[in-house]
Amino acid sequence: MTQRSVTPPAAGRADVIAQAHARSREFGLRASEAPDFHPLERLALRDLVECNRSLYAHALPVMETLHAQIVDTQSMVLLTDSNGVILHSLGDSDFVEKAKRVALCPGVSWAESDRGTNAIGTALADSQPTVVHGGEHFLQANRILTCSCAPIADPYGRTIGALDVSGDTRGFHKHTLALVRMSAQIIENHLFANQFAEAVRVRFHARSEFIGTLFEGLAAFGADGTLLSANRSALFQFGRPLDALLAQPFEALFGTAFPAALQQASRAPGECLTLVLPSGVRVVARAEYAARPMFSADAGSTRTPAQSSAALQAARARAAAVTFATLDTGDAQMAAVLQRVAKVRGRDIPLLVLGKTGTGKEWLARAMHEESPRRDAPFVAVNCASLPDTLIEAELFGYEDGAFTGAKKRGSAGKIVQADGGTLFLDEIGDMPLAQQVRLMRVLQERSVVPLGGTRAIPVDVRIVCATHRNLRAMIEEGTFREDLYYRINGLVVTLPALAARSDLPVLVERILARLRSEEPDSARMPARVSADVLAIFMRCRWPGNLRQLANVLRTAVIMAEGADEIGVEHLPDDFLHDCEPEREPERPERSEPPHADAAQAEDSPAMLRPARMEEWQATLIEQTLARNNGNISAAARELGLARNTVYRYMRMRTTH
Ligand SMILES: Nc1ncnc2c1ncn2[C@@H]1O[C@H](COP(=O)(O)OP(=O)(O)OP(=O)(O)O)[C@@H](O)[C@H]1O
Repeated sequence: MTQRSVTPPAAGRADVIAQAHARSREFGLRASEAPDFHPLERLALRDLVECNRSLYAHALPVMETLHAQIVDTQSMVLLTDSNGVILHSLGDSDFVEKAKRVALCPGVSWAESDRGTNAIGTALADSQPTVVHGGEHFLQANRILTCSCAPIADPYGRTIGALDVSGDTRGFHKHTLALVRMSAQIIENHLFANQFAEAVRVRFHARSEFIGTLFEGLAAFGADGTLLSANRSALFQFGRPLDALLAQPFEALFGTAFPAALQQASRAPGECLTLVLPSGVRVVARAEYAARPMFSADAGSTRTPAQSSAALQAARARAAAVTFATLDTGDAQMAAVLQRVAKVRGRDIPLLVLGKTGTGKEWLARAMHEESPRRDAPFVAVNCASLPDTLIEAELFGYEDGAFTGAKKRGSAGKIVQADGGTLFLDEIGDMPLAQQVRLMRVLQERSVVPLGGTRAIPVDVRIVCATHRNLRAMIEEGTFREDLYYRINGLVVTLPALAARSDLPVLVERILARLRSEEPDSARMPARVSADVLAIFMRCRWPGNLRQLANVLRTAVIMAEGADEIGVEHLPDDFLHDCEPEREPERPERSEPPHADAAQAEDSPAMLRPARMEEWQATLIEQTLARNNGNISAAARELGLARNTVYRYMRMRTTH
């Protein structure tokens, strides 16, 4: 960046700002109003971050890079959720102090309804990148700012957040908005690649030099060759909105049969194909496959040439299978859940798994499938929350030829039919729209599916496992969940414990590390354990993201610690460490007792602890013993003559006080 100007270009912006001001007045705001300094409480903010975990995780590295480009310009980078609440900020410390004076900090809403015209609120209201400079802000207090913001869309084009650079008006730079837009595009492309990691992804552009850049079009196809989604550039190149393109066959979009394009791509991996868009424009394209096909029912059609060694693939497959034994890691509540689920193992009793996000609901469903006579048939998972309403119906029930505009060729079987003979896992069933609930109810009653646009019923035999973190009973009261469906799906209801309420954290850490190492080609260089300090931090963490968060923290840490004997505190992500600060420790549910609590534990229960110094001394002794035993809880407990749970409890007492 070399050029600076005093104010942003006005062309085309006057209307945007005028309309935003009109909306601000309609919200009843007054320009002289003082900024509201009521951010979300820390725990509520943490939960909000957890709700937006995918956006947050993909945005963080991009924010760092963006910040590096604007460092020392009296500005900061902000990430918000779709409502304009700031999730994360990075900035020059002196400007951060100034920003706090106008409440530009995490946990604060910058929606137009709260703050009037401002780049975040206005970009989200208009769904387009926006600059709001100095006096254009509705609230006088904010007129010290110049802000450039771009909304961020999920892989289905829905706005899920915004990226913003805000700074002192005097530091306005005309290229900032372009930087912000490009950064938002990078985040969107990461989200897209992640969402469709198992699909066939086609990168394309009319000019070959744009392949692999931010400007490339990205389109994802299912195993049946129909379009799952496309990024902004792809839609621009197709010249049509996503709604009009969804479920269109590959051939209608690129003028070549899907299998032929795949074959050509697999014969010469990495080489570009030439395809023709419906407009007649020729594009160069590169097709990418996942090692594992997206739909097990169509495995043959998308299987790729082996990319890694057979041994590594076998190890991966071994590591990937989830069974009851995988899940039984010594927690009494979990053991009780597994015992109940095992009782209905061979029977087609619907299972409803309740539990907070990331507690392992899908893994339980997979284990249930693996342990059932249906194990050789497909396990098909559908996340009802991650699909737009319009797509859920087609995804689940399938559609006949021509059910969608332009879908002339083949229809699609739908996930229910794909799961025939096996297990259908409906995750986040509480998010299923009412209309689809009625259809699902009919399928369960009649054991057959009528695809969209069809008349013929296809018989299906599926075991249903549903999961939700919502309170379905409350939803029934509100009229947002059908009572008859509730009684259909809740044959056996089990609730998975939150990670903070489990007593087997150290064993889980060992198992997750073993699994992660088995997925690495150079596993010998990956540490197989965590240090005692790390375990102590883990014991005091509240884990709002539960097992998923633990697995993610370890996944990053194991890479950071490559070549080291163990994972140390320095290998843990900063954000995670920040979240585990002791002063942020909330009241937490007690960890459960082990099945056979012994006398030593009863004596050592927190309620009966002796005075603080004694407690301090015991905790230190335990920590030293742990360090001597390289963090091995069992060995430390043996050496001290204590039950393992007593060691965990002392560690927790130590780290929370
Ligand atoms: N028993 C387990 N041992 C180790 N890791 C686990 C276990 N269960 C789950 N995980 C980890 O947590 C992640 C999330 O698990 P899963 O998808 O089953 O949770 P979920 O409750 O279905 O989540 P959501 O509510 O968000 O759909 C898994 O991908 C895995 O990495």
